[in-house]
Amino acid sequence: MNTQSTNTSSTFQASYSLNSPDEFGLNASLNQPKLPIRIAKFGGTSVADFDAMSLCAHLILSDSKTKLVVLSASAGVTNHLVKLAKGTEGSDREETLKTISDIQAKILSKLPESHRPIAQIDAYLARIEVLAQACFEASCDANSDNNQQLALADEMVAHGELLSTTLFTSVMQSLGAPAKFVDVRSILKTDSRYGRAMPDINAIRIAAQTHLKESLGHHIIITQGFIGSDGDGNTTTLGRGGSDYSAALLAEGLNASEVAIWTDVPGIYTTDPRIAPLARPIANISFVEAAEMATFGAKILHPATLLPAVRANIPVFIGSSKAPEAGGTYVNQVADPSPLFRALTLRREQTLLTLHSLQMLHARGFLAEIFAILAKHQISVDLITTSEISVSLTLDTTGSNTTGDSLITPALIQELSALCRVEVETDLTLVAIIGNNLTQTAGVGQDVFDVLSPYPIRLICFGASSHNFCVLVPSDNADAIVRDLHKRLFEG
Ligand SMILES: Nc1ncnc2c1ncn2[C@@H]1O[C@H](COP(=O)(O)OP(=O)(O)O)[C@@H](O)[C@H]1O
Ligand SMILES: N[C@@H](CC(=O)OP(=O)(O)O)C(=O)O
Repeated sequence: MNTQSTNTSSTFQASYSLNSPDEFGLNASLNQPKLPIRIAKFGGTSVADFDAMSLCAHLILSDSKTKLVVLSASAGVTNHLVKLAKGTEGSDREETLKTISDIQAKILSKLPESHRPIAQIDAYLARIEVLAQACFEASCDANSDNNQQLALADEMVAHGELLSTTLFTSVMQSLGAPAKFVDVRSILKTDSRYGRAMPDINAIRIAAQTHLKESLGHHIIITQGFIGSDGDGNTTTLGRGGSDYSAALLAEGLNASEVAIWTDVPGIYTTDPRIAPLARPIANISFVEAAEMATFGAKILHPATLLPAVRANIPVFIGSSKAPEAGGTYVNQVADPSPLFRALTLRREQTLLTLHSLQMLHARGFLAEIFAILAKHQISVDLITTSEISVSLTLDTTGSNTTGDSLITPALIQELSALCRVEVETDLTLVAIIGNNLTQTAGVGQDVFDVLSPYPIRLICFGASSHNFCVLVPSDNADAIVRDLHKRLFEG
């Protein structure tokens, strides 16, 4: 076997490199006129407290096109709920419950008395407490059904969004707006893969057209991101950061004309501005480039967000709810300009699996066996490099589950070990250079390798896509590498 490397996120990329999404028969509504509404999604920092919520409310009221609002949980609340879902007891549980309750109480106290949804908030808090006990008991029970535990966890974490949307509806109503709370679980239908559910696009379209469209004429609908429900009505979640994806799915279901993602930065930058202070905002970017950025770790967008947007050709705007006047980024099918180097991303906490086997030498079917095992464990491979007797691969974390459980389980290792020697390396970060025509342009390698020369590199992937060049590096070096690459490629 020759040494080779490739990047197996191609299925994902294929969805973005379409000339026409109709080729895939994915969107019957593509040729229908768009519904002239904007769907606005506000992330956790935008609804962190009363003042942040008020800014969002005024932003919505200043734009008559915004008719549907999708919210995340107030900043930090999902993390607290995930902690409870994993099973806590005693003072640890009490403190976490109190922290969640205090966040709600502070917002409630700033609402006019006549607009405080106290009974509903108390009911959610009481349910969180009951679920915390159930999650704890399930975590102690060696015979507990794993799927049942995940279902409990989803019901638990969904409360973050239920709380924030209840409070935000009141904030809007207190300003005289015709805001209406909608429980998205009746619309955002999914399969039953708790913690990383797959949306049922047709069911969502039918439910959105039947239950939402009519209301949009009279109300500003406030609903939850991140959560949905399966065929039995059980609560599901789309994986961490999934509210962006929810907004895009609802936009697709309604055939809306635009999605606006309001966050804490004025658009997509050339890299995370927290890492490289000289990162600069990008005014226009293509679906393909933005999808590559999201897939390879740019936290600003959930990796699947652009799938519905591409299928239905819905432009996505990204801006700051704290500084809307600062503008933002438009994501469209085509972007002008289309630079060689567009952005840098990081995806932390990567695990590298290296499989060694003499059987691989001149053999056929070894990788097929490995991939079959990975598929059985519902894992898709991300990056892969091979040599004569070994294969190294990273796992695709795109659909990582809500409670953040590792994809690499003892059962997986055991099955792989029956075929080969398995080495697991952690503390790695994937740095991706996102751009255009990277594989057709001379000199790309020199720019990148000049910068990388002082650092150890664990794996390189380049060639499968003309939009990315990926290197896996020790996590300790990752930020410095991104800063150095940014200086060389973007600050010249
Ligand atoms: N290329 C990038 N451009 C802008 N922000 C980025 C980028 N990569 C990572 N980020 C980070 O994403 C954060 C916003 O994402 P997130 O915290 O999920 O927002 P929200 O809570 O609004 O959903 C920013 O504060 C920024 O640090
Ligand atoms: N609240 C969920 C969903 C989400 O999308 O959040 P945010 O928009 O704040 O990234 C989470 O924390 O994962």
